[in-house]
Amino acid sequence: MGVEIAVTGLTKTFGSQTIWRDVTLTLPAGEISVMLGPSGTGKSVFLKTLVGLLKPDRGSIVIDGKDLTRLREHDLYEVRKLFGVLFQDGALFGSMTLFDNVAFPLREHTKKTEAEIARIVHEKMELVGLEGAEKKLPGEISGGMRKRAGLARALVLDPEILLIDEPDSGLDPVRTSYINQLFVDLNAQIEATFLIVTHDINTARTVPDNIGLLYHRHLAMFGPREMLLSSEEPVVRQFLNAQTIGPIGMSEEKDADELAAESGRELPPLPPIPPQLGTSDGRPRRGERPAGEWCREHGVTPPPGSFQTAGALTPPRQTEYAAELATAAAPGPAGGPVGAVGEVD
Ligand SMILES: Nc1ncnc2c1ncn2[C@@H]1O[C@H](COP(=O)(O)OP(=O)(O)OP(=O)(O)O)[C@@H](O)[C@H]1O
Repeated sequence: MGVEIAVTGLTKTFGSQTIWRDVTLTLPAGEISVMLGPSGTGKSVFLKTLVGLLKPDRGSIVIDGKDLTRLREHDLYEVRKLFGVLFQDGALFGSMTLFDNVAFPLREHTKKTEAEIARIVHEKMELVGLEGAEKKLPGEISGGMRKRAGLARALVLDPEILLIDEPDSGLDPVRTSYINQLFVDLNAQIEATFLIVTHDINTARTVPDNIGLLYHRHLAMFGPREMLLSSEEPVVRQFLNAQTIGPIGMSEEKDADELAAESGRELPPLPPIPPQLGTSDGRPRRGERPAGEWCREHGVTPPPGSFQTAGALTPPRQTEYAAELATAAAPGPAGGPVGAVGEVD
């Protein structure tokens, strides 16, 4: 499961506005990639272009040997079935129950019986931790639950590719941790290719196998997590470490005066690379690589303290933790009284 997406020379404009040009990257099959970038750099436009909702001006998007940008509407419709998309707000129909929302793609795109649909809906609702909430309306549940319902809907057609737009928007840090854990566990289970657009630096630093950064109308960098987290490239370094010193300004690029004022100021050292978030039951994911492997293979010395942050869940600790969770009354990656969808009883 999971297919590679090879993007080459992709350019998108709206009238005279160039959103990004010459974007080239490969999303490896079955791996989790994250796309970052300051607001307005075209991350959502990139997702919509990948799924064929927007047409690029130039370039190709090759999946399974087919270039999406050259397909006729009927063939594009077929390729789109490979995708599941989770939009920012879950994009649920407000007047439908969660059950009907999740069942919607099955009723629209398949000839399955209502009994089969019910089985699949229950299975996916359980997968995202929403069993029992089928009869609720979107307006009656929290933002985190709406995202989970949107995720269940994105999963009903068993996608090979999951595109996720800002899953953490509007969520508190605990719910963000839960949804991140859910993505990692889900990736291990369904092995689809994930692309997550996020502004959350902690998510970007700990969840993905690969990170991309869109900036100033181009792709500044795309590659394995360790490559970007150890990078000294000014834009990458500034963004991934949420610093004010660097080329990125308040609105977009800093002007020459602002940069001159900064020259000579010493950059803070790169923080340690945190361990990657593992699955909650310790099972390895297809895209997972041993900590430090990329740095070792490329002769890069990671910042001191990397991969061993105190209190972090390194894989053996995670297995231990999963066992604790199985017996504890209050499950969740953060432990404590806050559950995935509300307070734990
Ligand atoms: N259909 C459209 N027609 C014209 N311009 C558009 C369209 N969709 C997006 N844009 C423009 O493209 C630019 C990038 O928008 P996009 O929403 O992709 O940015 P983003 O990086 O996802 O931002 P944010 O992080 O704030 O969500 C914006 O200037 C936006 O106004």
